[in-house]
Amino acid sequence: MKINAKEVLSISPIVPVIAIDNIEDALPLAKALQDGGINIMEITLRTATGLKAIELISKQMPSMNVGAGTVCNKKDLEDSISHGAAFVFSPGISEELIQAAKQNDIALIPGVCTASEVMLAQNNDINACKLFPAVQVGGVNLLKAFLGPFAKMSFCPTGGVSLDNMNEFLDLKNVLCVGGSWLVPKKLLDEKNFDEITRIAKSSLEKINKA
Ligand SMILES: O=C(O)C(=O)C[C@H](O)[C@H](O)COP(=O)(O)O
Repeated sequence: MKINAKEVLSISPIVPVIAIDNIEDALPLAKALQDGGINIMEITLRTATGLKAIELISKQMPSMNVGAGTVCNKKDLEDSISHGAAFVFSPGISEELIQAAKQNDIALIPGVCTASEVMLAQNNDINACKLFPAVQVGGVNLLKAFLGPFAKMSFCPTGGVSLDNMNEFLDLKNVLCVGGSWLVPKKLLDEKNFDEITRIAKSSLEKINKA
């Protein structure tokens, strides 16, 4: 494995979760994020353009770390790899995905929200998970509770995370980064307002507590 789950979550304190509709937006978006200091993209397979965008950015901008999101089964995972994804995020966890990630030797960051799911990840040598949907399943208090039994597990809370609450998560010992869609609002993509996306990325990074 070139990069493991924990290393993926250590690339950037903020991971933009992206749904992209137009392939011509892929490279300008990657550049806008990079100009704003963000060098990781989770491009979801929710749109038909997702895989093509992963392929284009991974080929044309090797300095950007591009992975797939909303990877729900073996086919999604293998399609992501064949289109150049360096890692895959899932909203959930399953034996099918775990085995597919092992067979294909790629970092899987599964989504978990219960102790049993964290155990399934941990017992399969997965060292970092997404907490999804973070705020809805208990947020900061749930992650504090996981610190007891699962002290070594790291998390990327995603779902309901915003500029207003990201520092509460980032201050936790078991949180390496947060994920969210706020960095790339659909409206700005539709308007092709890439300067504003750069500004949001910069100002989000500046708001992180440095304590
Ligand atoms: O599709 C996936 O793989 C997901 O994990 C879901 C996304 O991460 C969340 O939908 C983002 O949540 P918001 O930042 O609250 O919009």
